[in-house]
Amino acid sequence: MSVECSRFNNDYEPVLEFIDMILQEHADTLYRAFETHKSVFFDSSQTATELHKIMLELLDLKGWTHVAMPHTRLSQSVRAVTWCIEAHSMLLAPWATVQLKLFRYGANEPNQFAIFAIDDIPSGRIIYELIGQLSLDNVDGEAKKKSTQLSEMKARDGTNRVLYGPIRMVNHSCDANTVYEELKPNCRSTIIVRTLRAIRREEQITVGYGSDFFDADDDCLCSVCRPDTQHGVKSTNPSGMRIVDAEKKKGANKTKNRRRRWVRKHGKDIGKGHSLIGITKGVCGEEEEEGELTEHNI
Ligand SMILES: C[S@@+](CC[C@H](N)C(=O)[O-])C[C@H]1O[C@@H](n2cnc3c(N)ncnc32)[C@H](O)[C@@H]1O
Repeated sequence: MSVECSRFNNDYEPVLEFIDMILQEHADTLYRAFETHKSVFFDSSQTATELHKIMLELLDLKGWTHVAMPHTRLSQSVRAVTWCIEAHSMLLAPWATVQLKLFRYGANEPNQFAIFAIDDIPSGRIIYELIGQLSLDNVDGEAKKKSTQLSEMKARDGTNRVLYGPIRMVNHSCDANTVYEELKPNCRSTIIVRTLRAIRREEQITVGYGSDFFDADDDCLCSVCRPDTQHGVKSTNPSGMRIVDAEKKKGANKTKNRRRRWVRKHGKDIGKGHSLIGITKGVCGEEEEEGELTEHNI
């Protein structure tokens, strides 16, 4: 299997609560940091080490390393917090249409992360907030030693690359509602997802990892393979709305209100994702073999 995921099997909830609290207190600061650094996210010429350094700088910028430390008494890994904040820093822009949530497929399944729509999203739309970036170098060197929150993807040349960004939080479905896409044609470094059909608010965002990702030891729990498990609201069944539980829903409302307040204050046209595509630059552009993007062959 070519994707190695950071899994924090225990204690997700306090981590998320903590992050939510931080986000509420520091939404403006974080958004300003995002604005300052966003060109970096869209520059596809970074190495894994450089990307990691930038992520750490983002954290330092807000002094979050210190804020996160006392939290370790709740047995939370600072690394887990770090990774969540990294992901949230992309997802929290006021125009974000998706959000990271705590999720579990069923009572006997472990907690994990998933991405849910917080607004209706039309078909054919790029979800910029779910940006992902592959490093130029492969993952077996220094960068891997330095960071344990790396996800890996196989590049076309067969080497493992580091994948950063919220795209790494999107779960698989055999009936996926989005597809991986290169932000810039023929450039495999910056990857986003595009909606394959209209997505309803509170529906889980899913993507196809490729047919050989799951095997006998690692079952696919998507709505096609396991209709008995939960997956978020179904696009075809409005009354079947289901996130994780009532508490999570309350949290979602809080975030929505925060977003509304922000938009009221700063104006709803600020930070529209579409302008970001112009920032993409880097060493891409060589013609690459055509083919479907999956977790295996990006
Ligand atoms: C790229 S990560 C997605 C984010 C992940 N949910 C997390 O919390 O880190 C891929 C991992 O998520 C889980 N996953 C994603 N889609 C799944 C599915 N359809 N069925 C079961 N597990 C899934 C698997 O553990 C897989 O190795």
